[in-house]
Amino acid sequence: MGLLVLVRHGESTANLANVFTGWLDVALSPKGDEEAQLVAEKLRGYHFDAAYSSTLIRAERTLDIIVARPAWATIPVHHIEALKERMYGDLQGLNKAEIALKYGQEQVDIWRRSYDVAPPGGESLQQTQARTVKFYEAEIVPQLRAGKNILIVSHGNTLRGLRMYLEHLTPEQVMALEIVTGGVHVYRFDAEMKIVETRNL
Ligand SMILES: O=C(O)[C@@H](CO)OP(=O)(O)O
Repeated sequence: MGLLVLVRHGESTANLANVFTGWLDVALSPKGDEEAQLVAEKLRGYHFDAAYSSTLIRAERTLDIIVARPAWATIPVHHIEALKERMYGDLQGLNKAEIALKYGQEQVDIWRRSYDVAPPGGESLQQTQARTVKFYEAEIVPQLRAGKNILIVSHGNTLRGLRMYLEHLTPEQVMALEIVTGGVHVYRFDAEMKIVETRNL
């Protein structure tokens, strides 16, 4: 039945600089370009019926690199606002280590990894998850039910929220869920949308 492949974009220039990114529209770093190429290699042999990314450059570029492979040249590609990274509010553009020195590591960990505490002026993971899951249920689930294979390139926190939803993780479990840049996670569903296989590539 339907296959869902979730990919985090390759390393961005802000990831490299250890800066809170959120909706800042930064490019991939050279390593991020390489990670996207590696994702394309890992997915060799997979068939996709549609591909999605957020509207942020780092996700669009990662998807562009993947679908540049001749095997995927004709896949319909969609760029979706709801797949944008968590809005990081006042923290966007600030250095994560400097903010930890100023507010303490414990507070920064809560802003970065808790489920329901929003960073100042930004979205909590719960809010990010709500918009991501709404899109997923409306646009992706019907295709998976129809047996289609779907590729989604998105971001660390949108994917943490989506994976929490798909895997029924608790808020405590999602605190510990880290997704690396260029990380690839595959789900296979049965006709009732039960997960029958998951794997990291
Ligand atoms: O800065 C961000 O937008 C995200 C992803 O890079 O960071 P964090 O891991 O702190 O949620």
